[in-house]
Amino acid sequence: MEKLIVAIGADHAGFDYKEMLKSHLSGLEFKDFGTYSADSVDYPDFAHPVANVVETGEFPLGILVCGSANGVAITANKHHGIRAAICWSVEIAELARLHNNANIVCIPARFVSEETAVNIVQKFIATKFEGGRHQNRVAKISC
Ligand SMILES: O=C(CO)[C@H](O)[C@H](O)[C@H](O)COP(=O)(O)O
Repeated sequence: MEKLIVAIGADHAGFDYKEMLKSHLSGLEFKDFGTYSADSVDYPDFAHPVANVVETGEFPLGILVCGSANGVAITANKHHGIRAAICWSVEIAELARLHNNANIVCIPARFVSEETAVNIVQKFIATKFEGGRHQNRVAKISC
């Protein structure tokens, strides 16, 4: 089976988790949009590039990591067609796909364990949008 290529990015607070996710998630390939060290940076510089390539359809899904996940989620959600969900548990990640058709998972590296972060991403990638009653709701998000 062809490997799914996912866009991934982080600020300095998410850098270690980004590297860990890349090495722990077999079956996925990543295009890494940075940051590339733990030096302090500004999260929009990495959230916008990931959101851009998901917005254009070049990548089906994205992963963003920062300290709380708020900064990257707020930034990514400025993009048309982006539904970036802050996920702190596997159940939330599953619901973000099933009900919200989220296309970027935002992980709060300072508030979840590495193991939970891996499980969140695996569930997010593996879960499909449920459609049905959620279809109209998701369609109404865009303004
Ligand atoms: O954007 C954030 C909060 O909304 C992220 O959590 C950042 O990673 C965080 O603000 C970085 O904080 P730092 O004190 O500059 O390391």
